[in-house]
Amino acid sequence: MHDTWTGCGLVDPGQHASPGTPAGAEARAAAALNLHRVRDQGQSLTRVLQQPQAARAPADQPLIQEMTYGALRLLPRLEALAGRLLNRPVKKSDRDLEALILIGLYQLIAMKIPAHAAVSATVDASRLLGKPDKAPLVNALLRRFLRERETLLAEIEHEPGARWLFPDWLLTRLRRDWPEDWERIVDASNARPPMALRVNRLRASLSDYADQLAAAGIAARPVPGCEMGLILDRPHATRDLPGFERGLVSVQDSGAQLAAHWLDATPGQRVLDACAAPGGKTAAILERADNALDLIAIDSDASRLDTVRATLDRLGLTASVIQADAAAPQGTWTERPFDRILLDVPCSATGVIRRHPDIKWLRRDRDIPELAATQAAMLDAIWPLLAPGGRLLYATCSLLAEENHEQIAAFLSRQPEARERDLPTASGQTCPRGRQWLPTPDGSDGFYYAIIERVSA
Ligand SMILES: C[S@@+](CC[C@H](N)C(=O)[O-])C[C@H]1O[C@@H](n2cnc3c(N)ncnc32)[C@H](O)[C@@H]1O
Repeated sequence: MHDTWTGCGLVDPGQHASPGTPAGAEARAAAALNLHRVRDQGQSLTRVLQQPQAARAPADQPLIQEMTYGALRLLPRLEALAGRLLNRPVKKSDRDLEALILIGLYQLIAMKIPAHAAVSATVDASRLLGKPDKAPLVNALLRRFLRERETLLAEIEHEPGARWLFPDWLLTRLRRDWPEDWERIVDASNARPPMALRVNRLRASLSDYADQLAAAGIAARPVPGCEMGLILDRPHATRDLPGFERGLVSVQDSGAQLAAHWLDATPGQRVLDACAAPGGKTAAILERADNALDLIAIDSDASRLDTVRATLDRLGLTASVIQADAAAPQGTWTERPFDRILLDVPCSATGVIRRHPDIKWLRRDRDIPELAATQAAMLDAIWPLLAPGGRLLYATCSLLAEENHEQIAAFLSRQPEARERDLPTASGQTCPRGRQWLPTPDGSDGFYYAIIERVSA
């Protein structure tokens, strides 16, 4: 059930707005409530931003998103500063106000907004949260930060949380799994991601579409090793992309685009996409094979399957889209074996933290073994559906060994008909099994792929 601004004890910022409300106060209040919902109520940022209230002022959206995403990226740094500025912990009922203070601090340390404008709009936002009595406190705290800025920033510099902006458990795992690379991973995960596109080869060539982008004033460059990929110099709304609604192009990270390449489905083959929603890889697989596959796209989440259908419609692609459980496959679609199976399992999503910074604060260490057990169950349940000589591509957007090469090593050891096929070494990192792409500033998100073929025992 979707919550509402008022139904969960939160106040609709618009409810307290008056004609005299200064510009930008509503955006600060909305960002504070977004942050509060993630930080204190454990809601995912995707869900928070889908709520109709989050989109109440379309013109404010870029600013609201910048403050919400930015504050989640820098959260421990902002919390360390707020902790020094507040004399005592805030009451539970004032956690929304604390979120607003964090949003205020984010503007002052990371945004190019004149300090006086940031402070005044944030102070006014406390009224929109229904807490006008707290406006002097917010004002005093933010002004004190401006006066003591250098000292306060120097004080928190050496706190590990404020330096790395990662939870301890995840830093520990990354240090263990990537002793040479963990610092680069963390820095890339805390940066803003690039925006990558996949051109629909059934409707345009890469160079034609690059020309259309140039004509629209959008700078883009091809992605090495990614047949239909373009990276934009800066993000744009999809409504600004030429022919987006006509299915010329999709937004998809360059690492995600590799799945279609490694799966290598060719026209006429029977293909299973076993965790398909929202459908980015399904569409890439179909485009690469001229939309001439017998492709079954399953997912356990019915509402996410609606997105798969809408994506296929927009791109002019054809598949059977079925709600089903990959850990217990049943139904007529299981009766004939598949030449190709993509198993893009639910995972920690630690490779895409730069796109979903809430993952750092919502995920727990204890989730990882649970996810790994689910992934193993899916591998075991889906494997019998693969035809002899067929290929299964296991994929995650995780950086963690337990979900990736350790998972595949364990699968290979319990399945005598499974053989790993090497992935080319031109990109990605070598692992004991499969290959890992790490998040890089101008390149892909973090992805893991392993190709497994079925031989006769
Ligand atoms: C990593 S996402 C897939 C992303 C998708 N392949 C794409 O590229 O757009 C994992 C998906 O697995 C689905 N899922 C989770 N448990 C499942 C299950 N038991 N059976 C089928 N799908 C499941 C989730 O609903 C989610 O859509």
